[in-house]
Amino acid sequence: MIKVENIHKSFDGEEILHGIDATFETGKTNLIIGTSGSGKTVFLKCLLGLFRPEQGSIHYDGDRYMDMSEEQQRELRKSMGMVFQGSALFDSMTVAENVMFPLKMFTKQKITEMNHRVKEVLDRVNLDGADDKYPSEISGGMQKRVAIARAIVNRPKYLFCDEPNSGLDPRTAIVIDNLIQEITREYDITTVINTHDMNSVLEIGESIIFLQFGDLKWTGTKDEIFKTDNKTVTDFVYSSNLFKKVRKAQLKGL
Ligand SMILES: Nc1ncnc2c1ncn2[C@@H]1O[C@H](COP(=O)(O)OP(=O)(O)OP(=O)(O)O)[C@@H](O)[C@H]1O
Repeated sequence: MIKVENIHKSFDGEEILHGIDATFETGKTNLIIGTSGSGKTVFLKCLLGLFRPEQGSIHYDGDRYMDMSEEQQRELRKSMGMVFQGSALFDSMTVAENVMFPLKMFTKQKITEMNHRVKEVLDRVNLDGADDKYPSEISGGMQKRVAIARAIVNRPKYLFCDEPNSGLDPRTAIVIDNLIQEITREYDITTVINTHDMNSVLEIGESIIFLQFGDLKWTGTKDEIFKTDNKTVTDFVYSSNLFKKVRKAQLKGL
């Protein structure tokens, strides 16, 4: 579980996050949604330890980041996996080499051990047989699977995904969402996903926080989001035709 208390983050004297409190539970897909420029990426980078908030604290399974030694912070970083927007694969490396990269960086495993683990995670994301291909030779959906395999290869306790669906067709996007959710449950990971995708909210929004202009405006689940009378949230979600259609069907009792 990740618990965030009163996080403030500024750049050049301009405050971007104005005191965010949130809890991200283990074994669940925790979504961060909100308007463009509301601070979602800045917040995700604070959770990753890439940005240091000026105020507030972040607890990772009870351990407060600010109280950790440098060694403990390094260990914590090793226990984090990241799926970047656009996958961010190394073009000059094969699929297997991309997935092996964190093992080479962070472990002292023998090559046979690493090969075994790479095969295991590629099988898990249904990519067996693609080991020797280069990113340019596979589809966008397959690239996302490689990115997920790379993010979980070191058995992370925390998985962060920045817009994991961007650039994918709706059907592939749902498959990727479901894969992230399955992996989260199977390996009991604390997963935090930054998303614009209303399909993802409906599909895997087990826990959602809504940010606007650096403030936390709402927290709830995919079912509760339909019942809320918080106007800021309803204005945002019902700008999506998908939400309008689902709500209409719900009201008709379909
Ligand atoms: N490194 C930085 N230095 C200065 N300002 C920054 C930095 N990173 C982000 N910002 C500012 O913080 C604000 C929030 O940006 P952020 O990228 O977190 O928004 P977002 O909610 O992720 O938006 P989007 O959904 O469009 O990706 C923006 O005004 C942005 O210009």
